Amino acid sequence: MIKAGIVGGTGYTGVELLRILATHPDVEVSCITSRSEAGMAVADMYTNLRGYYDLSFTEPDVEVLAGCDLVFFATPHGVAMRMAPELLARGVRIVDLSADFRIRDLDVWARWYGMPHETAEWAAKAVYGLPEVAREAIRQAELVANPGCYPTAVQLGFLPLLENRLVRTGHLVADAKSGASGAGRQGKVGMLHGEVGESFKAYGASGHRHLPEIRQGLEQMAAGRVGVSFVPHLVPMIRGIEATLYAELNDPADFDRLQALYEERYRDEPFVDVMPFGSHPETRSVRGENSCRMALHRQEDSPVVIVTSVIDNLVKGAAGQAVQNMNIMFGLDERAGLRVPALLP
Ligand SMILES: NC(=O)C1=CN([C@@H]2O[C@H](COP(=O)(O)OP(=O)(O)OC[C@H]3O[C@@H](n4cnc5c(N)ncnc54)[C@H](OP(=O)(O)O)[C@@H]3O)[C@@H](O)[C@H]2O)C=CC1
Ligand SMILES: CC(=O)N[C@@H](CCC(=O)OP(=O)(O)O)C(=O)O
Repeated sequence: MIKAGIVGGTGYTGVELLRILATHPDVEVSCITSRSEAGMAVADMYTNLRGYYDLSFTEPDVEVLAGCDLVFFATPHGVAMRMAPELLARGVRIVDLSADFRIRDLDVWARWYGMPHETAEWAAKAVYGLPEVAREAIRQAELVANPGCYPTAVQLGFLPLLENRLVRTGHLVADAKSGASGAGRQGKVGMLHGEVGESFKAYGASGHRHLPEIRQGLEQMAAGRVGVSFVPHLVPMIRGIEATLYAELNDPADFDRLQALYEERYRDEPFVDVMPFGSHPETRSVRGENSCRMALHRQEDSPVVIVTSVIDNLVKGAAGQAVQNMNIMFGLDERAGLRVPALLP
């Protein structure tokens, strides 16, 4: 059995890791941390986990975490970059769900995250863990930077277009919406039901921290400069991200082969589902599931291809993708622990 630790076990992504790992055949969670709830039994705090874990939250302690084979960081930005190096030096592999190791250019990272980066060495060694793009590198990685939630939905939607150089890359558009769990579990007035319910708004329209992450990924796919406008929105639901993506084809005649191209690109991907042309994937179809479900659209004879892409922000956008990365790192069946269909209705 692989011994896993979770730093930040009381947050939404931490408890989602626990939910997924509860039935994973090859993993035992041996350590889970919370500073505020140290001493409390996991099953007392999260009653859905009663009967699955005989484990209590503990203060984060490197000595204890060093006994794990792999540690997940489900912590706010800035925590993993300080704690991970010592664990890595002691041979523990890491999947970081925060953004600490996602951005290659550390000046860009410091600008968007408002603090200097503290470990250039590990930032350079980290592998950006989007399995559909970097599976081989993830296999060997000591440190995986788990992609952000919006960046996962956006990058997977654009990937076949960019890899095949089919679209103009000067001005892609990503119009994305998220449920409130994307903001985490800490109390914030803007996330109260009374503020989010019966309302809908854009935020971060003049620049969200996921913009440089999305641009970095798209530029790698396109092997060149990419311009992208990304605007997130907050919708009155708990889980889910929907991204509607727009790109202009270099040659509109390529429309005829796009559906087949997407189906072929993702045919062997266990967690990407290309729906029939013109379908409208819904967030509820991936609720609790580690999938990105997408569909292609065209309006009359426009040269613009529209891709609609949905994920569960806590699963394919965070904890599920983190477990997928762990499975790849340890040579397990990539689907282990993740073969759970979405909750409907
Ligand atoms: N929510 C989402 O949809 C997604 C979140 N993420 C990222 O995953 C990470 C976790 O997110 P989420 O679960 O929503 O966050 P939460 O705010 O819900 O939880 C954060 C967790 O980290 C712990 N923590 C906070 N500060 C520290 C610290 N200094 N040292 C150790 N532990 C600490 C908290 O427990 P305690 O304070 O008791 O120690 C808590 O358990 C974030 O970086 C987030 O951006 C990524 C993709 C999607
Ligand atoms: C609704 C909401 O607030 N969403 C969060 C994004 C989710 C998240 O935690 O971002 P990472 O994937 O980078 O960790 C936000 O806009 O900051």
